[in-house]
Amino acid sequence: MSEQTMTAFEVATPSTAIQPYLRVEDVHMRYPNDNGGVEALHGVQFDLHPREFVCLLGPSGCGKSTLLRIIAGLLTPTRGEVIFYAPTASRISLVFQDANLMPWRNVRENIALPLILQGVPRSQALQKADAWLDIVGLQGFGEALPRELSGGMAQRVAIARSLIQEPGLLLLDEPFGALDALTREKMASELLRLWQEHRTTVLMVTHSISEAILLSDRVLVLSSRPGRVVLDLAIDLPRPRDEDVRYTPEFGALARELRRAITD
Ligand SMILES: Nc1ncnc2c1ncn2[C@@H]1O[C@H](COP(=O)(O)OP(=O)(O)OP(=O)(O)O)[C@@H](O)[C@H]1O
Repeated sequence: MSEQTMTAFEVATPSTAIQPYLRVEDVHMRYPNDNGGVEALHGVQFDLHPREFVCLLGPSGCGKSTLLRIIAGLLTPTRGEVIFYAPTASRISLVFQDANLMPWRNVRENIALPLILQGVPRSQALQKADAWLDIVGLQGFGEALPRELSGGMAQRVAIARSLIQEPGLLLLDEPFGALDALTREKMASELLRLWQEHRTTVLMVTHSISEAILLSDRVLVLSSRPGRVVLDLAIDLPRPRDEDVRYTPEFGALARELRRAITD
């Protein structure tokens, strides 16, 4: 039986050579309203492979956040489904543009919180949080309260809080959107370093073409609303990458192709 003739539920072992981490299968989303509803997504379909870093680009309002929320299980699509193949798929972590830290807890307590909520003994969770403070370059800030942090530092805490759970899938919704351009570039490089060391599967929404190319194995471009995938572009620049890759002709060619797909 070919894959096309199976129902989505039956596709437990896809025939592709590499088993995907997850498959977004013909996902449609319509938000109800008094005027017949808003169609946010229309037939979105793609695979995400284990340890892949994929960025989602697209015009404002094309349904990128909606798609992330559907994959996270926070929203149910009107049609279609998200199929997980990997055993670790239950551990999904979602990071938003706003760090959403608990204001009355210090940095190490914020980072340790997901483990404490999972029942890990407090001292053990805080010890692990200390290790993550080092990894994200916040040594010496463990006792600081969120209000004492810059936007970039707060976002590093949010990323550490996500990664401490060792998620199988990290979903990032414009995590650097609220930061100034230089901090944003620095954070993108740090995220790249973290991913190169820890290699979790990542799907990240961004509005920045260059950020998407720097970080990704593949970039998916959604059309304007209702969003559907209009380009699935492999970023075959060698890894490890650093900021200098932005100045290569290959980078420029990829940026042009993505820009064309977004503006078309
Ligand atoms: N809860 C909701 N109820 C009704 N409509 C919604 C809801 N959430 C989103 N929408 C609509 O669905 C469409 C897609 O929204 P979404 O936030 O997913 O887009 P986006 O691509 O993430 O946007 P942006 O890039 O501006 O953040 C938009 O037209 C939005 O107004």
